[in-house]
Amino acid sequence: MIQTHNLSFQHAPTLETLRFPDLLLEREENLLILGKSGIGKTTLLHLLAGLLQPKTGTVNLDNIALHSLSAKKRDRFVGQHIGVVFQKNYAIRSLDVMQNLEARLFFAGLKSKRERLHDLLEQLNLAAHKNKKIHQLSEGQLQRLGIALAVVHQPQVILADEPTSSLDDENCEVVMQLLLEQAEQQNANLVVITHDARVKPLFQNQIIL
Ligand SMILES: Nc1ncnc2c1ncn2[C@@H]1O[C@H](COP(=O)(O)OP(=O)(O)OP(=O)(O)O)[C@@H](O)[C@H]1O
Repeated sequence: MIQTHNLSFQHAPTLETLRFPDLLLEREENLLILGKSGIGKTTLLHLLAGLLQPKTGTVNLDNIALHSLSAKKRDRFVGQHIGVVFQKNYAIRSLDVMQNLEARLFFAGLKSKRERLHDLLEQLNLAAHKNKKIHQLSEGQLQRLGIALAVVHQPQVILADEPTSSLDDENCEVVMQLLLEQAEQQNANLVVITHDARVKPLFQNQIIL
């Protein structure tokens, strides 16, 4: 369950304060967050992911107040319970696909299970590429690796920042189906931020910032 209350954020003292509506997502509920460019969608996603400290307000994940944890505890908690599909790919370039997944689990303090990693790579159509380094992957494969890295630790919450903005219609559908499937299989909340109108019909729950 994710719940926010009275969230606001200021990027710098001279800049305006961004204020966000309260959110409540029960377990397994998904949410699409829409809004025009610059309104604060990525900022909200980073607040939900515990990557930014709010000016006011709270983010609760299963009744744990994210920002009341010490930085160290929050990093560990976020690393284990939240998965983020970032706009840019943050895979480690010196490692191959499989090693990137193993590293993601290692940094979260979790054990890797070979079988689970193989299943995930199969589902995301990456199994044949598991020993490739990052620079050897196509754009679509990189994008699917971004999803694999966001879900490999079976998080309670999957957050995706504009996952389809640069994709054609066919790949837009593939990526969204993968995200929805992974969220469903893991009983996770999926929160997607976008200004991509093609994604709208896939979500019952939507808010416009
Ligand atoms: N690091 C930063 N420093 C100062 N201002 C920032 C910073 N990051 C974002 N902003 C400003 O905060 C506001 C919200 O930005 P944000 O990236 O959250 O919007 P967005 O809705 O995700 O936009 P887009 O759809 O264009 O990605 C914008 O006015 C932006 O210029």
